[in-house]
Amino acid sequence: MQADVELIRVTKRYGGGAVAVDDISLAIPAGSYCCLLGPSGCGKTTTLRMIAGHEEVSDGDVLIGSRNVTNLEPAVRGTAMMFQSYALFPHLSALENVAFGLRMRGVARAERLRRAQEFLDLVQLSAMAGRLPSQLSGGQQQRVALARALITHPKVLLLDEPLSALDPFLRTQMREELKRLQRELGITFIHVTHGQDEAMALSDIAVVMNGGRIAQAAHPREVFEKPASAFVARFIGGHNVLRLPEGRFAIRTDRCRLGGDRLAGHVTAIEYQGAAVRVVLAAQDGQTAEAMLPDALFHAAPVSPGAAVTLGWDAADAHPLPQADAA
Ligand SMILES: Nc1ncnc2c1ncn2[C@@H]1O[C@H](COP(=O)(O)OP(=O)(O)OP(=O)(O)O)[C@@H](O)[C@H]1O
Repeated sequence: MQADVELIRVTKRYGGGAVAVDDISLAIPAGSYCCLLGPSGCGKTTTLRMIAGHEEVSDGDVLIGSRNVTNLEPAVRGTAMMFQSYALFPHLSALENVAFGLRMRGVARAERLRRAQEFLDLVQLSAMAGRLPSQLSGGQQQRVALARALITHPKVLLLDEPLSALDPFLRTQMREELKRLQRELGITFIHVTHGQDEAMALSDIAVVMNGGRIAQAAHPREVFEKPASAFVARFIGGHNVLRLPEGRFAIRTDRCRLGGDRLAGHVTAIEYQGAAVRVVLAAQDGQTAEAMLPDALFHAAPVSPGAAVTLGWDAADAHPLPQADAA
């Protein structure tokens, strides 16, 4: 598939020589949902801002729709950006806030408002058109911000931690909404997040960053099933990273069971999680591991902290890792 957004050996050095993004290359296919994730300071926001044109590229090229936009102004790149703080105008109604993007482009008032109404419909907020931002909930304000970003018909929508200010329930709801919109509109979304769950749920391509570099870029299922490094396995969660006589491996915690002969130790913690029970184990060789057991299985033969146990898994579930992480 044709790449919609392409980064070619992009580097960002801030004043003082600090390298925030270090020679990254990435091709995001047209019409896909891409999540950039990684620990704080790994360069996600800087990458997004370079795509938007809000940050200058130190080295390398940014292509959008096969056009080199590296030195173009943000307004002519065909992107729109939605920020974490929705940045709505407090004195304008929801409808006028959405219409604002068109006012900047010289569209006449009646036409602006008609089209703004269409985009409020799209984000299911028609009933709130006349309200001021202060009269809307966080989730509703966010829908207004989303409609305002989409009304300019961007080819690429850039979202900087759009869900982080919402409570967990609203976050899941908005996550579904974002995915629905992306599918319906068929445009490329690039979404910066701290949340592994969010990236798993949303992305066609999950880009895991670490220290200004890309540690892995792939479909989230591939990232989960075949983490490229110990860093990725640990960051994405749900894996034990273990040194065994045969090398270093990532083993999914839900594929581990009590019993077996692969690792011996004692239980240090038990955590009830509803459908599953998390059993944490300190191995005799000093490593820590855990097993995520289905609740029925655990309760059929429960163990307590302090109990001597062994951990087992099928050989096919041990995913080999490089001995040392490149990123
Ligand atoms: N204007 C700036 N001047 C100097 N250094 C900066 C500037 N902006 C960011 N940095 C540094 O660049 C690195 C990457 O920052 P960036 O904001 O891209 O990370 P991030 O992954 O988005 O982090 P977070 O998840 O905390 O938002 C960090 O080390 C940061 O301190």
